[in-house]
Amino acid sequence: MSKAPVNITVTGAAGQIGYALLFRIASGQLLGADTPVKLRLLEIPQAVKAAEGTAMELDDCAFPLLRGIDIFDDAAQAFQGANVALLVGARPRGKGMERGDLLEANGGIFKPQGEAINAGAADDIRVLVVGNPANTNALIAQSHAPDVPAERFTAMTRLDHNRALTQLAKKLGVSINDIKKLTIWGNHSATQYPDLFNTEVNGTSAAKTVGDQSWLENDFIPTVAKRGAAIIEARGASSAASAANAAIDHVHDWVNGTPEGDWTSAAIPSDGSYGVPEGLISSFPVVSRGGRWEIVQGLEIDGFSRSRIDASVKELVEERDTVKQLGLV
Ligand SMILES: NC(=O)c1ccc[n+]([C@@H]2O[C@H](COP(=O)([O-])OP(=O)(O)OC[C@H]3O[C@@H](n4cnc5c(N)ncnc54)[C@H](O)[C@@H]3O)[C@@H](O)[C@H]2O)c1
Ligand SMILES: O=C(O)C[C@H](O)C(=O)O
Repeated sequence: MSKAPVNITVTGAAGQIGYALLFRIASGQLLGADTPVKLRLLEIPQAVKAAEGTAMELDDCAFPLLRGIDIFDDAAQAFQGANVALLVGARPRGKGMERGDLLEANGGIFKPQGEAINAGAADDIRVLVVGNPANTNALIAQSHAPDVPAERFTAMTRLDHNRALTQLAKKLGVSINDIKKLTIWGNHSATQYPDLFNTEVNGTSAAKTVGDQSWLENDFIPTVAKRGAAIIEARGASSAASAANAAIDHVHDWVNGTPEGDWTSAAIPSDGSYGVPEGLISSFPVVSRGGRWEIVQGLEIDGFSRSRIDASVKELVEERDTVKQLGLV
């Protein structure tokens, strides 16, 4: 018997990440080659026409798994029946905008979207926030969806994880497949901490194999943490295909599980593990089992890692306090 289609809502569908993401979802790369999908695209009214153009192209691919495309400029309708929600559309930082201004502007997007998810999404809704500042936008949406289990709201640090894998593979001249158990901690921002101390390369410690603390501190960590800015500098626009790829990886693993003997990184609501205040949406080492993210427990955190994790968590606390003051959570 053929499976029922899964409803996938994508916001910011006419944007550059949307353009890289939708074709991969429709081709079966998000949920698997045996799962039909229906796309529900949300855009602002001015961008609906562009979303319609993308929908025409999706039709023209004749994807066997794509069972429908609906386009909305109203969040309540777009999230109706959604099983998976990819919140990509966000207000970019404008000239002279402070962090608080950006958080406030995004509150105007993620508050109503959280309410719409609460009101109309399917019981098994899973939410991935990509739009920046992703962790705190996820917190805003979550706090307006009290009937949805808090753990269903996540933010994307998989792009940072993938970036770190490649930087390490290049340094050691190994393949991505040789690297296991890498972690991104904290915020999807320049304070994030890409941690190699528990990472294994062909079964031995990555940090020991590298054997160069200066490279770790002065090259690897800043290269990964500032990669988004470097892409903007080089491309004149922020990362799009790699961000879409990471969103596919995140949801695919959440639904289908992570491989045995490895973990990945995702920003999920803290349960207080590793001293991260409960409720903050912070990146952790995670595995997915039975369709749920679980934080990998019992990792040794040395003094260097502790101070880096604390710095990123401090920034998340400040962002949370700002949106609290603005009445957004
Ligand atoms: N977490 C990550 O790793 C990561 C990586 C790359 C980019 N990003 C972020 O993803 C976001 C999208 O990036 P992009 O390059 O696609 O931007 P973009 O400007 O090309 O597209 C954004 C789209 O969102 C739409 N939009 C704005 N407000 C909306 C709303 N209320 N509802 C629905 N749609 C709305 C816009 O009309 C636009 O089409 C940005 O915030 C960017 O900073 C995050
Ligand atoms: O859009 C940005 O600011 C950068 C983006 O979050 C990225 O990591 O590529």
